[in-house]
Amino acid sequence: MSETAMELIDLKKTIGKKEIIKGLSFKINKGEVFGFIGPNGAGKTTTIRMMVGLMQVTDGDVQILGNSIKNDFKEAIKEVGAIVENPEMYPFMTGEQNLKHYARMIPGISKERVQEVIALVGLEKVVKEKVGRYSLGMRQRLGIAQALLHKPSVLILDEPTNGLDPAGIKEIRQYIRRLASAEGVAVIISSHLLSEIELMCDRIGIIKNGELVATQSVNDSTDAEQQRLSQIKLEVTPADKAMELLTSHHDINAEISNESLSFQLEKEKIPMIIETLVKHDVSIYQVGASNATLEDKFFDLIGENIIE
Ligand SMILES: Nc1ncnc2c1ncn2[C@@H]1O[C@H](COP(=O)(O)OP(=O)(O)OP(=O)(O)O)[C@@H](O)[C@H]1O
Repeated sequence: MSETAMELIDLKKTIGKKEIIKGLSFKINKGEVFGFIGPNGAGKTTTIRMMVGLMQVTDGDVQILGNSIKNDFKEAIKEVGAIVENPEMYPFMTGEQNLKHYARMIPGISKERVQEVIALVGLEKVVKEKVGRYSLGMRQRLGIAQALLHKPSVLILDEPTNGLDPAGIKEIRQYIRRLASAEGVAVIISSHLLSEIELMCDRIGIIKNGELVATQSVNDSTDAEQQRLSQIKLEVTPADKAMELLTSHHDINAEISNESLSFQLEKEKIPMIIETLVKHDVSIYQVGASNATLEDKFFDLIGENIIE
């Protein structure tokens, strides 16, 4: 059974006269990794700043375990752990010393919890080394460990893969999945790079111009259905006649560009299509089929390339 960790209810933000966030509503469950994706300037950081109480909500609400960030700020915010800007760490202290130093500032954190979070992000081997010698990936993991010290229900990471090399991204990916299941926290990760975070998310929400365009489970049944479909490309003459035949005989809505038709279809049905076209004297020059990826679908949804 899923339990809601965080809920955005018609969340809005206006700065000056500009409406930057235009009414976002969605829920994130405990133990879920949720990717918050959108092109630069879409409003991810603004939304996250409201989620973590760094910016006032103009209208609507953010609820964390049912507590409103507007009305029960203290209760709500104690369930949030976040890395929004680069975490402050002392480079001349070891990772462990940094965590202990931070833990002393929060009431009720046990020594055991410090060791627990170190293990959660897999830093046992380097935790006695000075942070100044850490890679960016290790520093990010130490930041995550720090954000988890007080056992929050929601962990929010704003662009955690920024500046990381592929190995660093892989490191973060592995630990995020693990801690969502081990700690049962809801993890929210923002990024403008779908390809980098797709593999670690259960679900993805796409934001554009301050509005939620879609939410999509990464591996749900509709997705499996989608994966059976191939993107078919046909080079034919005359293309308009071919298009009519596809619609009338096979109920396919194709897109036409020059002499080329594209549409989605199960691969097994290609011979049937070709038979119809040949029977009606359409010349076929080329047939191509490729699987539509999650990326393709997102390009369709947001109408532009969000991958750099
Ligand atoms: N303080 C502000 N005053 C006016 N406009 C702002 C302010 N902060 C953000 N904006 C505008 O709000 C929009 C959303 O910005 P935001 O930083 O939330 O986007 P983002 O999705 O996080 O983008 P990025 O991926 O580039 O960080 C942008 O058009 C930005 O110019």
